[in-house]
Amino acid sequence: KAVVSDSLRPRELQPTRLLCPWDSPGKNTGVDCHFLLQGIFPTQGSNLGLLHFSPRLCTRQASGYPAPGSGATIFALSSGQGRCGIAVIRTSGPASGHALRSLTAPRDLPPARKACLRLLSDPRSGEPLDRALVLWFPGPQSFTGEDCAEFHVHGGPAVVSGVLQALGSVPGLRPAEAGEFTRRAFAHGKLSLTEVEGLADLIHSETEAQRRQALRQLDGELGDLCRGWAETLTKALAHVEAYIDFSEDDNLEEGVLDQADSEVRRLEVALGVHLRDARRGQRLRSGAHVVVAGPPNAGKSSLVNLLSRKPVSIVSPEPGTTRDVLETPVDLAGFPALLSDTAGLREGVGPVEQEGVRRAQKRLEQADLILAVLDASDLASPASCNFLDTVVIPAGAGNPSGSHQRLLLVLNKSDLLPAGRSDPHPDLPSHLLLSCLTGEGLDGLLEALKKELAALCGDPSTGPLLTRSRHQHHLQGCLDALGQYRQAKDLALAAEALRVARGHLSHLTGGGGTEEILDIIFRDFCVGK
Ligand SMILES: Nc1nc2c(ncn2[C@@H]2O[C@H](COP(=O)(O)OP(=O)(O)OP(=O)(O)O)[C@@H](O)[C@H]2O)c(=O)[nH]1
Ligand SMILES: [K+]
Ligand SMILES: [Mg+2]
Repeated sequence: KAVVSDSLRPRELQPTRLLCPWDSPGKNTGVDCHFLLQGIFPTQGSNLGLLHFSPRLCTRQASGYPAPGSGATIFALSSGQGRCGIAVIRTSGPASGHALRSLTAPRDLPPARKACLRLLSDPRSGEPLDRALVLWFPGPQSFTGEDCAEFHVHGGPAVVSGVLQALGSVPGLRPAEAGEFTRRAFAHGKLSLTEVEGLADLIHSETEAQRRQALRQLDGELGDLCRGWAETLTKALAHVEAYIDFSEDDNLEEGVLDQADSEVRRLEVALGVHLRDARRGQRLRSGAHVVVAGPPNAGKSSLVNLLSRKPVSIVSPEPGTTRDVLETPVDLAGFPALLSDTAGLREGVGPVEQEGVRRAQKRLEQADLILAVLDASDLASPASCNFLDTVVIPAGAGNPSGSHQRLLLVLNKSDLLPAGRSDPHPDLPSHLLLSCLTGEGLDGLLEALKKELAALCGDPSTGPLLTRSRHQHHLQGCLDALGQYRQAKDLALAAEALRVARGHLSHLTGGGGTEEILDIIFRDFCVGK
């Protein structure tokens, strides 16, 4: 409950100074409040004033984590290293305007956010450096929230180093640390934590699906989802706290607690759905584990080389060629995957190959997707039959719902089959025909892989995914706390459980202060009206 100084009149709209909620009114301590005061509702027979202020009305709330060394003005080359057409150098901090003026003297600052062509010269010697596009972004409307400048220079290494050295000579400027621009954007509330992660992923994304997911996360979808959940919790908490504080006044609407209960239950269901999905976003970020397995000489290594478009593994007519597990990251039909080639599975071999078989089996257990390869012209061999019985049929090929591991059965060397027969193996579990030699059937295999990987990784265009184990950890923590809420013996414990739950969500959104509770109390119902 915040206390307002006497000088304020009810419903006056103005930025103001608030007394700290945790201090007694008599003490002259206070905080300068940058929020717009929306209204004061005097309670009957008491001089306690209650406020409604909304930080969201002004700007986004700062994250509350100040960036280290935030007083300095930083500069860095923001485009890639090396020779290129255009290189972008930017600065952030209070001396940005001064730096821009120093390098473009005698001209004035360009108009905000408009590209202007300027001659850049070294402020110490006056020596011309380059003719460049410059941009001026006065804070807070900039990427970092601070004053920023951008120099789009010609991308030769000598130009870039000349401009960087010139900037370094301007008083108050220093080279930026890795990630410092983003760190400042986060500190100034320009990006939430999940958006920062999305930005990092976008910069590192290598496949189309990864790029789509990162862009959606940068757009704040995951953060928005969590913020929606956090708001539900804040509301429930506000209801429970209001009940604790004001229930004797008989001024509260009926059913306040029931409403909180049903909101919590709905939230538990939503969290459960997303947690069941949790591995998918992580797979999309770091790649699904696709393991190629089968009996010796089926053509596993040939397939790995075909899919990765490079000679990763040794191919030879000798059975038992591959011994170690060979891993290679690949882009499979737009999805990232870690493709593993393994030793052919068979019994009764020497100790080295036996170790290879052991490693292959271990890797099979960790697979998200098994690419099971058999020689279509050699299905009756003991090794083929054994592989079908021990790996393919238990994994439930053609019946993926029965197993957590997915499996695609590929019959390789179709070129060796007599021509003209439609499906030579109708009694086998559902399968694809392929020839690594001729490439026939590869398109069909890629199509099938795309479907399997979409199921494994989730489709980033249908909804936000949890991309890191950190997200999963906090959602689980939130869900656990909600379980404690339901079992809580009294209201104080119930409120505490909600606070813990909300704390977990705030790790994903970056917000969640006590102001929000006040905000919701008065938006939803007016206590003591
Ligand atoms: N005719 C034909 N031969 C193939 C095909 N794919 C692979 N081969 C041949 O089959 C032999 C075995 O191929 P690999 O790729 O080494 O087989 P593997 O399953 O990795 O064998 P191991 O590592 O020893 O278990 C090689 O001689 C390949 O050239 C195919 O589609 N058609
Ligand atoms: K071989
Ligand atoms: Mg091999």
